[in-house]
Formats: sequence, C-alpha cells, structure tokens
Amino acid sequence: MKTLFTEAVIIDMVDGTRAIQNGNLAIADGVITYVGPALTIEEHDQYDEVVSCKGKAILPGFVNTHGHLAMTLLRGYADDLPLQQWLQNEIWPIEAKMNTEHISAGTNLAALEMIQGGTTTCLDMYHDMDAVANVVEQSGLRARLTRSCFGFGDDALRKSSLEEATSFARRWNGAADGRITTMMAPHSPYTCGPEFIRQFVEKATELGIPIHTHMSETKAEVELNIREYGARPVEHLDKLGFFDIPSLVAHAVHLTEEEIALLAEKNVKIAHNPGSNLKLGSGIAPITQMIAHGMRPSLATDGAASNNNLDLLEEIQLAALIHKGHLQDPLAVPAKMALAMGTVYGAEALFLEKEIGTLEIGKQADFITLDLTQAHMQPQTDVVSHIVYSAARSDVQDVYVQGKPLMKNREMLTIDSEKVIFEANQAFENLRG
Ligand SMILES: CSC[C@H]1O[C@@H](n2cnc3c(O)ncnc32)[C@H](O)[C@@H]1O
Ligand SMILES: [Zn+2]
Repeated sequence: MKTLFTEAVIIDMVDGTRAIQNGNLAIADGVITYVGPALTIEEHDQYDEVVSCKGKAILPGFVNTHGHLAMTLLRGYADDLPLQQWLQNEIWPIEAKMNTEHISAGTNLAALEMIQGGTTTCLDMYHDMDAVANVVEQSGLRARLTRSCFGFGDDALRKSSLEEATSFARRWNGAADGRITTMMAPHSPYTCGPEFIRQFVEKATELGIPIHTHMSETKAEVELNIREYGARPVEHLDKLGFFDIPSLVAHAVHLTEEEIALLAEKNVKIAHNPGSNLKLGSGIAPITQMIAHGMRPSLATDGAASNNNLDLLEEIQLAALIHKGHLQDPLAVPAKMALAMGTVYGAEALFLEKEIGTLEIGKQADFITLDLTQAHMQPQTDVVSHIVYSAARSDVQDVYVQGKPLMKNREMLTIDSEKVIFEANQAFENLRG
C-alpha cells in the first residue's frame, strides 16, 4: 500500500528544524519513501491513496525515553511527597498488590493516553512485562521494554529476577515486526548492590542490548551512595562497567562538572524528566551543561504517579521553559532544541536512531500530525515555536507507527477508549480494596 500525504507543513527534524511548506510525505510498506516539496498531480497516480493534510503539520512522533506505564493506575494516588518517602511508604506497598490484570489495565490506559498525545515510541521498565509487551503489540506503539529488578532479598530471589529479566529480553527483542526491542535494567544503585548490577551489565553485553537505570535523581541518593560505596553514583556505575556498553540513565539531576564530562566521553544517553523532577522536588537536571559537553539529552515523563500525565509535549514545553527561568537565560534551551529532545534525541537515547526520530527516506513511517488551524496557533509565523510554546496535546490529530494509523482525526483505531478507561477505573478500585 502506497500512501501520499499532501499539503502539510513538514518538520522533518533532519537539519535543525526546517519547515517544508506545502510538503509531501510518501510511505509504502511502513517505510518513508519521499519527503519534500509537493509532487505533481501526475505523480499522485503512483499512489493507492492520497491524503490531504491541509492545515496540519507533520512531524516525527514523540519519543518518551523513561516511564512505568502501568503506574497510570496510581495517578493522583500519593501526591506531594519526596522520592524516598513516596516510594517506600506509598508506591511500593500498593505495587506489591498489583497482578497481571492491574498491569494490563494500567498499561492499556497509558497506551491510550500516549497515542492521544502524539507519542509513538516509549520506554517501559516495570514488572510483569509479558503483559506490558502484549498491550504494546496490540496498541501498535513502538517500545523499548525491560523487566526491571530490585536487588532486595536473598541470592535466590536475585537470581530468579535476573533470569526473568534476561528471558524477557531474549524473547521479546525484535517482536511485533521489530516494534518491540528490549534492554536490561537494574532499578538503581540504591536498590541494587554492585555485584547484582555487574550481572546486569554482563547479561546486556551477552545479549547485545542496552542497559538502563535510575541515577542521581536526588541529593539524598548521592549522599547515600557515598556513605555506602565511597563514591558518587556516576563513579560507582562506571567502575561496574555500566558505561562501557550502550547505556541510558534516567534523571541525572545531581551531577558535577567532572561527572558530566565522563558521561559525555562515554556517550551515555540521558532521559531528562522535568515534570517528575519538579513534582517530587528532586531538582533541575544540568541540561545546558550536558549540551555544552556535546550531549543530546532526551525527554521522558516517568510514571504517571509522579508527573501526573504521559504528555511528552508538556515535557518539551517544560524543557524549553524551566532552564530559561532557572538560569535566568532565555537562550538556555531554545525551542528547536526542545523539539529535538522530544523526537530525534529520544530516538538516539533508545538506540533506535537508524529506524526513527526524523522523517527521512528509508526510515520507519512513525509520524504525527498537529492541527495548525486553532486560534492559539495563529498567526502562522514559526510552526516550531508554536508547537513548543503554544500547542496542546489535543492538537494531535493523526498518529502513525510503521505506516499504520493508530489514531485518525482523533479517532482511536487500535484501542477501545471507553473499555480501557472503564477497566482502568475498575482495576484501581480493586487494587485499593
Ligand atoms: C522495578 S520496576 C520500576 C520501579 O520504579 C519505581 N519508580 C517510579 N518512579 C520512580 C522514580 O522517579 N525513581 C525511582 N523509582 C521510581 C516504580 O514505582 C517501580 O517500583
Ligand atoms: Zn522512573
């Protein structure tokens, strides 16, 4: 099936963020076959379908590089607490009661919310990942999935959770026509001992997949790491070989200049979670220093219990705004950079840059359209500026992954919204008891 999308403003995210006015995008068999100026009417004959995108922008789908999808069930469950108190007293006790049905219901709700907000690729680290992978497969989303582990308990428990994580990673890597890829993920240096983390590094190396963890999220975490291991988290993980293989760390809020230099040298990818870091009062990650070191940080929501939504556009907006205010510098994170963080840098962070992140011939047809006709998008001066500073998630009109429509003119095509919302509420009621 060959489809041509016409009359769009195309933001391909290739060279900076040029906007192609009256642009055309062609796709065939899930892959982009043309991006550029309008083709002639005669050339339209080569296509099975021609879709007008008049009044719409076409851009790569958003990439959410760190989250816990099923935590949508815990949205609003425990607000306004610092990280450790939030996790230990509220989140972990209720998560311990979650079964496969709860995880499926929460993940379905997350998939619905992400598609409606223009996210086409996400990372999920959680438990019961077969249930998550089944939801991802059916929703049509693209995802990097990982069965994340804590190092609590005895050796037998750690051994079985590592085996479960490894077996999941092996079974699902490349599944769903390549939309699902996997990685390995010890939860964090404060919940996993050094030997356990080293075993994750070994397994990721053996499987040839990336590794991921939470790192340097709060000041208290850094202090604890120094007390326990005599080193800050970056040095600690470096000694364990974590950064000698493709690695992605979430948060990276509390870093020294030397740590940023090391992460840059080792090409470590960053998932910046501005909304979650603000809500938990964790701090503001040194994104401009990372950029000065040549790093290309990506964006993420984290779970919906600490955000409280999975709106990647909001994270793009936060990234563009908070660093300006914090540093009293309006140039801190320009609009173009913020949009790159939410798209092309996200693809790089998930080691999927050959497949997605830009609109280029040969890449996967993962793209979204945004309505440019609403009042808050006028006058049509600078589309990138409008997307970053003015657009809302409800402006997302169409969502395609691998050339397959998941939402058309805001109608969901792979998910029964009413059913998913009903089941999520039921699952939460059941969980609360
Ligand atoms: C082992 S599954 C993932 C685990 O991570 C927890 N989590 C959610 N948000 C955060 C965060 O900001 N920092 C650290 N850990 C977090 C989640 O509740 C799961 O238990
Ligand atoms: Zn997290």
